[in-house]
Amino acid sequence: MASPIMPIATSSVPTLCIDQVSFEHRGNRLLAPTTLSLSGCQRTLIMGPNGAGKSLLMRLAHGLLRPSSGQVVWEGQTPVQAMVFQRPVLLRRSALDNLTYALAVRQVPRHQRKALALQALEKFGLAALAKRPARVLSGGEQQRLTLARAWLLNPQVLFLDEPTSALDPAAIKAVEDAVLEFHRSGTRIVMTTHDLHQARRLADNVVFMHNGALLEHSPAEAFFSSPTSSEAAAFVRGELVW
Ligand SMILES: Nc1ncnc2c1ncn2[C@@H]1O[C@H](COP(=O)(O)OP(=O)(O)OP(=O)(O)O)[C@@H](O)[C@H]1O
Repeated sequence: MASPIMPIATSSVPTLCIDQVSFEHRGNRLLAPTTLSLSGCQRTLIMGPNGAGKSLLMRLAHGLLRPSSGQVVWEGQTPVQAMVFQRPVLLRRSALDNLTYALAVRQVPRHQRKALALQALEKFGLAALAKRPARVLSGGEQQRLTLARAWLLNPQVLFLDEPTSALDPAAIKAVEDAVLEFHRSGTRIVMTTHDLHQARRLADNVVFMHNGALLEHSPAEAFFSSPTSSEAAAFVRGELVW
């Protein structure tokens, strides 16, 4: 097995084809048939108001939900994927043990686990907190710990669902720096956010959703300078859209 913290070759990230994917729950259509293709090592930011279907689309893409119709297809081999959630999901163990456990699940040999976990803690500025119970860490520290755990998986694709919505500016900066670090190492980023400034800082391309439908998918510059739908235009102007 390759070392979990070896960088990945960019070209190895397979294209994600979301083909006419819809999602219904108890007879309610929550996501209209949606087609989207993501290729290369890009940073895609999914934006839109509350309830637009951003998380749904991401969970369908990551395979956490099954589409009601259509299909999610990876061209070539299904890549190694990780997902970071708005509220960190951590075990009732120390920060270090959360990471060694993730390595054990990945069947990394026992004698390598601690050193790799400590390297990841160091990388994400958490070395001093290695022995602290993960669940007493601050929100920002917990989110960095989930990123450190994702780093150990060496993902080709990293999904992040509003990872900074509960964080203060310094913690947001730390998470954004980590996202950029993943991207530099060859990981495709797919992330939801409400924060226009954050999207401007991070996006190569933007997916805009509204009322359970994908309205636009454009390069970031085009999206922010000349969005094509009236809903996206209002959103970019900072108006209240719902
Ligand atoms: N697994 C699910 N089962 C049933 N309904 C769901 C499921 N996931 C989401 N929904 C519903 O689908 C709609 C869209 O939810 P989603 O979480 O995708 O919105 P969102 O754009 O991410 O919003 P927010 O910005 O508030 O997180 C909501 O009405 C939500 O209640």
